Order: sequence, then C-alpha cells, then structure tokens
Amino acid sequence: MATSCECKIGPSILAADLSMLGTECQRLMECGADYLHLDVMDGHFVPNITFGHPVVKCLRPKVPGVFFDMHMMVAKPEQNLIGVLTFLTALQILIPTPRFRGRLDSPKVHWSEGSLVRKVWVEGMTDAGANQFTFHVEATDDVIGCIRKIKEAGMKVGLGVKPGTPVSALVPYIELIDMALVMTVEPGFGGQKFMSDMMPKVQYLRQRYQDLDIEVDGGVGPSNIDVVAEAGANMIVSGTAVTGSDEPRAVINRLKQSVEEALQKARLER
Ligand SMILES: O=C(CO)[C@H](O)[C@H](O)COP(=O)(O)O
Repeated sequence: MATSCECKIGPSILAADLSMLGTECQRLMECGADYLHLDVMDGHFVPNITFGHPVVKCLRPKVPGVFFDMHMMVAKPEQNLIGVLTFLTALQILIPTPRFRGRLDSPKVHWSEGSLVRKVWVEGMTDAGANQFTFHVEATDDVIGCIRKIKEAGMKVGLGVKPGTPVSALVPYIELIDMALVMTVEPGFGGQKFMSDMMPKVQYLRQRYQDLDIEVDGGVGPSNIDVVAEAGANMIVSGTAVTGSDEPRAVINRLKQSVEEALQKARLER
C-alpha cells in the first residue's frame, strides 16, 4: 500500500450546530482539522437537504484560507441553465415587455456583466469560494463534462462512489481527478454505522494509484480509524465522532496519529 500522500483530517459539519456554522467551522480548525468537508444535499440525489452556495459564500470569510471540500450529493452536478438563459436574453432584447422583464428579474436569475447567468452547482460553488467540488459518479451521465467544468472553474475535482457502486466505476476517470471518495455509509445522513466491507475498495485504489488522494466518509471515528488507515485512505471525513465529542481535538489527533502511522509504514515499505 505504498503512497506519498499526506494525512488530512476533514471534519464533516453535518452533525454540527448548523445555526452557528461559522463558529463551528472556526472551532474545528482550532482543534486541528486540516480541511472542512461541507455536505451539500439537494433532496434528489439523497433524501435530505442541507444548504447551497449562498451559505458557503457567507461561511467563506469566517474561515479564510481553509480548504473547502464540497461534497455535492446532488443530481446532475454539471447542470446549469446558461444556454436557456442566453436564449431568453436574446428574446428579452427583441421583446422587452414588462411581463418578460418580470420573469428575468426573478430572484433566481442574476445579471452579470450584461449577460444572464443562473448560478447552479459548479459556478455557484466556485463564486462562493469552494476549493474542491466532489460529486458522485452515479449522479450524472456526463462525468467527463462535469470534471471539465469544475476544472475550468478553477476548483479541484473529487469523484465518489456510493456503497452499492463498484470501485471500478471510478477507474476511467482516475487520471482526471484529484481525489477519490469511498463512501462508507449510504449518503444522506450523518451518524450512521461505518461499513467496513467498503475497505477492499480503498485497498484496490491504493494498490494501483499510490499518489492519489483517497477520502473515506461515513461513520469514521476512533473505533475504526485503524482499518481505514491500513486500507490506504489518507483523507478522513469524520462528522459525529468529532463534532459530537467533548474532546474534538483529541478525536482529531487520534485520527491523525493512526493515518500518519499507516502512511509512514507504507513509505518505509516503498
Ligand atoms: O456524507 C455524509 C453523509 O452523507 C457525511 O459526510 C458523513 O456521514 C459524515 O458524518 P458521520 O461521520 O456522522 O457519518
């Protein structure tokens, strides 16, 4: 399981007090987090809803410089309506009726440098200050188009698989992405039980892609971090175990220690 990757602990804010998201994120960073894993759910790809780019935009100045890994649990992450709106813009120029203007002035539509842009997932997140856009291979028929769009927007690309999806679904895209995400719960909710039978997916990836960032997400905490680390994951998402603890710093340290030891062992074996 040789690798030159670095250990990074990214608490999920899903189980935090979302009414105080800024303060919670600051607290997690002060406790030793390396990045923040922000769970975006749309009620379609998963049966739950959290928040979108307007919240991320407000959060950005509260934790400047912190790496935001946006876990986009959304259907059609590549979706935007710019093409449709360009057409509407042309029509609006031709037919500037008050009714038409009313539609174009709806809060869902933003005027930008004279052209209409409806900010949907990728554009919205990059504008909000996100650093990485992690989406699911199951969520789109156009994985490559989505990867291209994320890169053009200036963000890193993460690509994930749900528990029921074979890890081979990631293989055609590995050279195009920055991080592979292996879910160890069914996405949608925090506080679920860790699925240890997902570890062969992590081992498979690490054996073949030594320098790939591999993130594991779902039910991870001190009780199972050793198997996650030994399998070869170097980016660890942990929600309930960190935010629900009276000692979040100690939990983060414990996760870090396990992953760093496994990485060190792997480097010596290299
Ligand atoms: O993506 C997620 C759920 O879909 C969360 O990031 C994940 O579940 C982390 O929370 P916990 O550690 O409590 O399981």
